[in-house]
Amino acid sequence: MCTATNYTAKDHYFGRNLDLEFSYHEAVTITPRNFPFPFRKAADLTTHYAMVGMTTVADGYPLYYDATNEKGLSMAGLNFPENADYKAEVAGMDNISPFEFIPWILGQFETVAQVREALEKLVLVDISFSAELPLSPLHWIISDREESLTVESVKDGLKVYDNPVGLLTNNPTFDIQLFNLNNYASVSTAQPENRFSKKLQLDTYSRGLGAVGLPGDLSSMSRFVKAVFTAENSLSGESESEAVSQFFHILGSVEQQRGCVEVGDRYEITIYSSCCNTDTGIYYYRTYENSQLTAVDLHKVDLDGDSLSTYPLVTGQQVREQN
Ligand SMILES: C[C@H](CCC(=O)NCCS(=O)(=O)O)[C@H]1CC[C@H]2[C@@H]3CC[C@@H]4C[C@H](O)CC[C@]4(C)[C@H]3C[C@H](O)[C@]12C
Repeated sequence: MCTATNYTAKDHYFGRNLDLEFSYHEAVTITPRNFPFPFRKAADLTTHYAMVGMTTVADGYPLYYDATNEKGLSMAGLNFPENADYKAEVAGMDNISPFEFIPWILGQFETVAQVREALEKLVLVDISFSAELPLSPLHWIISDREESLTVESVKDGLKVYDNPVGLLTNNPTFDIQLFNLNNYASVSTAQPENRFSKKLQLDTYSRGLGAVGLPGDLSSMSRFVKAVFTAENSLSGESESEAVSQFFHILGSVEQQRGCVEVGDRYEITIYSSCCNTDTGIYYYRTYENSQLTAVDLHKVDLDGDSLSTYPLVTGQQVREQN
């Protein structure tokens, strides 16, 4: 399970939690403009926008989980088991496999409006990267500063939803996730008035009573509601420090603590949380054990180069000793 979100202060930010019971040796990777991207069924991109994001690099190929390009367009893949359905190749269409989807979009486009148009010709084809890295069932959020889309390839075909909350978790399908928000219309940041009973005298004995009913469990639908509530009501100053901190607090509202979600004989945890300033290209992350922010700056490498810059995650706790 995972959660991806957007936040705007002065700059715009995009990031996600990756929740899983194991790790694929994640690394932050910068792909510069002249790294040749091969595509199995589409023309190679020999020159394209540069991007930074979280990857597993396999056979020299950056398999992106989430990324932002130099124009500020961002995209993340999240688990979508049972629902994701990839198709056979269709002549005359853009046939892109799930592992190619992020580079194909971020390599070529600047805005969600351009992506919406390009998706009209897209088929997500059922081609795996390799025997060791088979197809994974994913759906995607694609965002710029102004708007977001959700893309789901299901039995019925490719669904492209406008995403008015700029947030994505996992199952069920996005239309149902949005519909479910109807159930929470009365949840509020303000203290409630007693509409429960005219006969009872009810006391606002605690702060935060307006949000009673907001789900607190870690299921995908509950995280969607909780994270949308937190993101929609989020306030921060405009500075980088204030905005980035606020961003990690939004993700923190739905993070997974080891021991609370069983997966066989293991437990799902938030392996990393990321926050990319999409205006400056600085990609911040923290990991389950490393609460300090680590940053990788897209613009600190030669973006006209042709080879990847890969930064394995700093995963151990970084303690600042004060005396
Ligand atoms: C599993 C993760 C979602 C986290 C999640 O939701 N976990 C709940 C598990 S549970 O369902 O609740 O039990 C997703 C998110 C992004 C994915 C990678 C995307 C690139 C690449 C695509 C290739 O095709 C296959 C290998 C590949 C490295 C992918 C592996 C894996 O699929 C990643 C990490």
